[in-house]
Amino acid sequence: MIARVIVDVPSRQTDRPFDYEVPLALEGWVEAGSRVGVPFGGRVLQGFVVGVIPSEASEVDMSKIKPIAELLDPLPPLRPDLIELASWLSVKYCCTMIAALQAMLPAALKGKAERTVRLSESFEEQEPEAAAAVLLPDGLREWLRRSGPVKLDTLRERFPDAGAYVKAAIRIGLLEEQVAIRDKVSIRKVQTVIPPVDREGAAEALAAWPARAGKQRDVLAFMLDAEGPVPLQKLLADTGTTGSTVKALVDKGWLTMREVEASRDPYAGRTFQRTEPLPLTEGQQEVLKWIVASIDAREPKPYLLHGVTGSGKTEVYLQAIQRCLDQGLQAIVLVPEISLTPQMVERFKGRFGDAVAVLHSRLSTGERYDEWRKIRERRAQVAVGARSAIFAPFESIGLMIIDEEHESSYKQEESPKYHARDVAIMRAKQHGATVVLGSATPSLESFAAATAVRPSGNNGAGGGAPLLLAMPDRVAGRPMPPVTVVDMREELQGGNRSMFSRTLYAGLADRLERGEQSVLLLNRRGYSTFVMCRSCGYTAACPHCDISLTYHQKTRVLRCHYCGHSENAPSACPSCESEHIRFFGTGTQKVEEELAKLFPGIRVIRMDVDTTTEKGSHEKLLKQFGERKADVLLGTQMVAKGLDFPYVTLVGVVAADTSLHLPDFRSAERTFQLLTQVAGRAGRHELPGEVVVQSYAPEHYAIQTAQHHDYDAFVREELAHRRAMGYPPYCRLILVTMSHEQLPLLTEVGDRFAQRLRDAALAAGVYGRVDGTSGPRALDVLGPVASPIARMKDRYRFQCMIKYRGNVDATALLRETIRPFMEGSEGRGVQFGIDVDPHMIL
Ligand SMILES: Nc1ncnc2c1ncn2[C@@H]1O[C@H](COP(=O)(O)OP(=O)(O)OP(=O)(O)O)[C@@H](O)[C@H]1O
Ligand SMILES: [Zn+2]
Ligand SMILES: [Zn+2]
Repeated sequence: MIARVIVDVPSRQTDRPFDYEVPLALEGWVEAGSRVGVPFGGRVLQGFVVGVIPSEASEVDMSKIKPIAELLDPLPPLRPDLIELASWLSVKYCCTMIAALQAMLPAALKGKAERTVRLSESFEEQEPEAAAAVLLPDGLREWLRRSGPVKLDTLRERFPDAGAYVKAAIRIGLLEEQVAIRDKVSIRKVQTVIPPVDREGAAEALAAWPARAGKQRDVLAFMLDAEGPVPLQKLLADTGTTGSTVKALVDKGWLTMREVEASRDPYAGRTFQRTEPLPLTEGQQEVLKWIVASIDAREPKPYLLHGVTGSGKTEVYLQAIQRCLDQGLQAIVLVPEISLTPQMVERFKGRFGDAVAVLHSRLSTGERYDEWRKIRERRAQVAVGARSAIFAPFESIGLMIIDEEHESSYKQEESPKYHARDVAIMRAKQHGATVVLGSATPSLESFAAATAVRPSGNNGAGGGAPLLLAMPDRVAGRPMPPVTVVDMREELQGGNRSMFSRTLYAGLADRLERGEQSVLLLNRRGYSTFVMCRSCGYTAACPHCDISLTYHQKTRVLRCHYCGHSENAPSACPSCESEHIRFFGTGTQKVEEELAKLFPGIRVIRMDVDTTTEKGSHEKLLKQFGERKADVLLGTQMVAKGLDFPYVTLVGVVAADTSLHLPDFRSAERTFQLLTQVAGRAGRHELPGEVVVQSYAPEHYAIQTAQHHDYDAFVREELAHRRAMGYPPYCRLILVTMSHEQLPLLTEVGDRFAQRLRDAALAAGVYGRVDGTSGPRALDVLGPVASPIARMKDRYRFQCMIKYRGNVDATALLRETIRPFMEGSEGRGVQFGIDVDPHMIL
């Protein structure tokens, strides 16, 4: 038997399967999807088996074929459908197969960790043979019982024929796979307090407790009621005491403390209030009807659900998922990383309990792997997660939901530069699944596709335009909040130099008085924390990259975001020696200071990159706000998404248009989306809400249409612009970046590459200008020009933009043309990067 293996070498030259012999001892174990160690160029490298063929079928001379050296996991981590999906990814996004495969797997499966196998508890309870429906090898049970956890290799050597049984048994939980992951977070220890051993004695002592040690009495009473060990943190929080009180009781011998290993399940110990399906509004019913019919039909079908903020999209998702589970199918829900808060998780865990696996990047490697295994071992039927959860290894997916589908975080910015929406549509075809793209502000690409404005031809994964479903009203007839736009130029003329307009000031004062809450958004796109000299205009820039350094107030350090270069902040201007060098700290900090000045005693929670770096801090801040421990939630983009707090009645946008004038064709779209999303946080429950937007360009259509909650008007205007300029969705883009230390060489290679590409397009009969009015089929190559960040890490950067429309196979054309540059000698050391459907134009 021959295994075809993709070897873990991140190079184009080796981007193809290599043939290896499957040794006899591994025959029952290795299959398509297995991860193996293979000899390659004198070393043993990791690789993935993408296919198994009979020895005769190999085109390689048998004498040259080497055997697989080792098997790395008992169960193949990849499923056949995922291998197929990886091929599709590598073609569509011009990436290597190994990059595509690795994008689908949790980090724990990338390194080499020792795997052991042992009996699980349920092994003894069930009839292990009947349950696995595979013959239980003689003696295996006794041997495992005796030896405890055994290494995979030892198991294989002792029971070479047990492959089929072991795999089936792990899948259904009779056997357990364990992995030693070097993962700091996974061995977190917590202090717990053990209740008094002599309960009666403690109770007596309590009755006679001296009155002045009241706190100690409270703690002891609490511990007497406890059924088992209580985490110290919880004890302190619940009794409102400090560690020294508990310590005093420990010293007196009533309590003991012990360090225990904290569970890796980040949601363990948290009880989620079970929720029942809500009776749906008419709008929700109508939408659900379509989705359910589609799930039942098991035809791959995408829907675009355009539901205004607060229209109850989540309840529709929940009931659609229920349908899926009733049919024995699984569901994937994607949520933008940043809104994957406990509030969001709670909604899914509350309805489906342990059937939910949660995947996001704030989990440690070990935690993520545990959640992933829940899916693979069929212990979870619903995966809720950020972008990469779209690769959840389910067997039969019935439904994939992408909430806030317009979010740019669904596009991965490193290779493979995939978009989760396109992956979902492709997976839907494999599984006969329904896709629901939900948003209050759908991306122009999705909206245009759904309304058949599709002059760009093949969309996304190739055809299958989504059907448009709409929920134009909020639940329970609640009104959309009125939006006031304040012209900040007039404020300045009127003598108001503060960053708050009189309207916003009055609104905040009003909320403080009534004990209601406000959300303040500072649009930070295009805003940065930099250093500038007020005398000579000097700005601190990175010596290796053409970009300003970012100022970090906490450490008083200037840092480059691209290469990591850092230096101490200067006290005088390095250029003119003036003292008037100013540090423009994060905008949010300034707003916070101003709030404290204007409203003494105001309680502000600030949420930005500085306050949310620590794991779990984002959640903690939101929880505090939800418990009304603050009057104002102040933050960047983070506060705009998915929050649902009943006492928020005012939303203020401090500076609406910082993102409006960026040299990016999506800047109006992003501004409109941000304003609409943040406005949607107000008045979602009984209390009516209000929104104040401060702007220096109040006449701009993105702001005007956001003011009137008028998505359709925005889209009409924006599409007209895109058509006139020849931008997506009227065409499609591929960005090719090139970099090298030497500018002349880069220029030469860049020009040659662009010319080759033009020639190829010409030969294919598609070369031509692409704008809103050009013909149905054309491809144009713009550039090369210097990238907006013209130098990074001491390398000069150029870029070419490929624009095309109609059914032009642009990626094929590009792949062919770029091959001698990336793999052969033509590139002369220039690094090439390809971004299909780029989101970051800057
Ligand atoms: N059928 C219903 N009956 C009563 N309340 C409902 C119903 N459906 C949803 N709700 C409530 O309405 C509120 C808004 O719903 P939800 O958060 O799902 O809106 P959304 O459409 O996701 O909005 P956004 O895009 O702003 O996140 C929630 O508090 C939810 O519990
Ligand atoms: Zn730098
Ligand atoms: Zn100066």
